Amino acid sequence: MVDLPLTPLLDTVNTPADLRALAPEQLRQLADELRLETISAVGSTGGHLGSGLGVVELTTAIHYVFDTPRDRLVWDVGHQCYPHKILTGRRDRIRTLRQGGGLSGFTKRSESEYDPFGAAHSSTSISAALGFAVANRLAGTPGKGIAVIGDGAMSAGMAYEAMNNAEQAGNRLVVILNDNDMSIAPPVGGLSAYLSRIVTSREFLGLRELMKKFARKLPRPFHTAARKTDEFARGMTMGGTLFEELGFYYVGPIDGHNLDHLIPVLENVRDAEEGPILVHVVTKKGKGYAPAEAAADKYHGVQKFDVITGTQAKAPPGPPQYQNVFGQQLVKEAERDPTVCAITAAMPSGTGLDKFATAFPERFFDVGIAEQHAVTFAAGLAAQGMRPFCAIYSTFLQRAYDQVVHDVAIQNLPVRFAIDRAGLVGADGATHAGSFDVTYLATLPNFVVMAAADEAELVHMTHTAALHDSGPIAVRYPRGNGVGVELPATPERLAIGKGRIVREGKTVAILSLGTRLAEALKAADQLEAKGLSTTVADLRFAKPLDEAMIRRLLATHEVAVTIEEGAVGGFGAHVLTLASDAGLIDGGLKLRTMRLPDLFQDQDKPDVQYAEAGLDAEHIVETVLTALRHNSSGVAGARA
Ligand SMILES: Cc1ncc(C[n+]2csc(CCOP(=O)(O)OP(=O)(O)O)c2C)c(N)n1
Ligand SMILES: CC(=O)[C@@H](O)[C@H](O)COP(=O)(O)O
Ligand SMILES: [Mg+2]
Repeated sequence: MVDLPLTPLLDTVNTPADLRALAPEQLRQLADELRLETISAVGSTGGHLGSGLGVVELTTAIHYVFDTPRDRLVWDVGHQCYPHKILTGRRDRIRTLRQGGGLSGFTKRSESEYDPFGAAHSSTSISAALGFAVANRLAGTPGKGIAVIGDGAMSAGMAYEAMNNAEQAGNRLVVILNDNDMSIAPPVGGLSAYLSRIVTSREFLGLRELMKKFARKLPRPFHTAARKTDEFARGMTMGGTLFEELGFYYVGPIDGHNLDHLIPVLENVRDAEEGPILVHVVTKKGKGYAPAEAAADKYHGVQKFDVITGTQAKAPPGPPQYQNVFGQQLVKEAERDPTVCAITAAMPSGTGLDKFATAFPERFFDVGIAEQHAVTFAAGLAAQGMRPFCAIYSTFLQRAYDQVVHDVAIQNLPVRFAIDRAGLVGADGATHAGSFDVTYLATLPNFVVMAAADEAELVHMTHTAALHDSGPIAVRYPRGNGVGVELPATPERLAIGKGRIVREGKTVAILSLGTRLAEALKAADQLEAKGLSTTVADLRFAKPLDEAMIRRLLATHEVAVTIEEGAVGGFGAHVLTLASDAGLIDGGLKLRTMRLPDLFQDQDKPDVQYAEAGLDAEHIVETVLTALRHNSSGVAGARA
């Protein structure tokens, strides 16, 4: 462990009240120490670094000027909240970040009164801050709603819905736009260009100020002309017009690392009669840490690293990541078929589409953090004869559910959904778990829903999806690395709705969907050792089900268990419905479904999470044995 410089001031600050006891001229040192502590902590835990380094001064200034927690501070996405957590009584736990039983990597209400609103999905902060502001107004109690939202998060429609509604808050709402000209990847779209114009036109703004000062010296009759000139100049500089048209007072752009600018501006904002106010702050993602500043991704998400060199811990060589298996296969599909195109919502590398972007830039679309738009954009592409792959993490696809139903499923448009991070995701915790996509997709008419059991299956399913033109189709797969099977040289077009028997037995049937297959095979070994002959089937499709296979397995085995990396209402529910409709459980079959528990699981290692969820080999064996002991009177029998 490297000894970092002492932090004499930070050691005296446990809460913002301690911070506010400091003199303004001490804040520079405090911020420097806070930056060092953030680097040191994330070096030992891994996590999100670049965005937090970019808001060290802003975090310091906000807690110094505003009366938190009475003023409700809402971070957007929340991945930049580590300095905030250090200043709000959690420095002692900051090295438990994103670990089982430790601090969440995002803001979380149950963690602290300084986290009035949980985050992790982007672009929610203005709506939430507005809620706090209006509630205070209605109650006649003091306290502002303060939203800190990044330029990336500002590319989502929800931010505009909130700003469109903000006038009612008056000066109780403050929006701080943290503009570091980065999302996870470089930002995209018209908004990013607009913000850049504002920031680069700062010189023009300087000229504008000069003109205003000069105009004030003119005799009154000239003031109208001067105002008109200023309006013209403002139009030229676009100095926040967009936000002003939405009813905000626009302040900025200001240097988000200069406390001498931040403190007085935020004090004026705090004391302003007018509102709502949007403060446009310009920062640098990764600020103050050379390896982060130099990195293309500004160390957005990092493994543990050596704080001296910035060298990240390398994962041991192993099977390829699912995201890359998908990305590489999609490139092959696009080489074969010029109508194949790809859409991401601001996550080109996480979805593996960065490879596609390089190979086919004209058929690659990064739409920004705009999942709803991504889905309906894909529907439009499909309606016009393209074969779009919409690659969105399971949890983020939740944001576009109505578009999936209304624009894709009802119209039966052949949009392909590549659903990464399906199932439990580990360190990102409950907000990022991909628990619900089978439940929310397999219930939709027209949809085909596949789950890859390993990386070879993902190749086949990507190919199958590329060729599937008769309606919407989705393939889900987990975060991380494959299981180590060989990738097929030639992808197979799977028969829709057909599963595969992986291991033949007689007494117990395990019907697996997705990557629980590995645990199902381990459980089969343990059951065979107990004299229980076990069939293991990979159903491949949650919709349509392989009815013939399911009917056969349920009719010929004593115990049948379904298992999936999803919540109730998914694959197991559909098998239960089939069994019930077909009278397959009338004859004494013992049928059990194994799925995620009815709760939001906090962060931990994925294997620990799945054991907690009861979805590992040990729990499969236990479920089978308990079912066998269970006799028709509902009392657990003596059978071992
Ligand atoms: C709805 C949603 N989609 C995608 C993401 C993934 N994501 C996390 S942070 C981020 C970029 C945010 O950019 P910005 O708001 O500018 O913050 P910065 O990292 O630059 O500080 C994205 C796309 C998310 N958290 N929520
Ligand atoms: C903050 C955020 O939402 C993303 O950075 C997310 O944490 C990425 O997840 P992966 O690490 O699984 O790509
Ligand atoms: Mg940004």
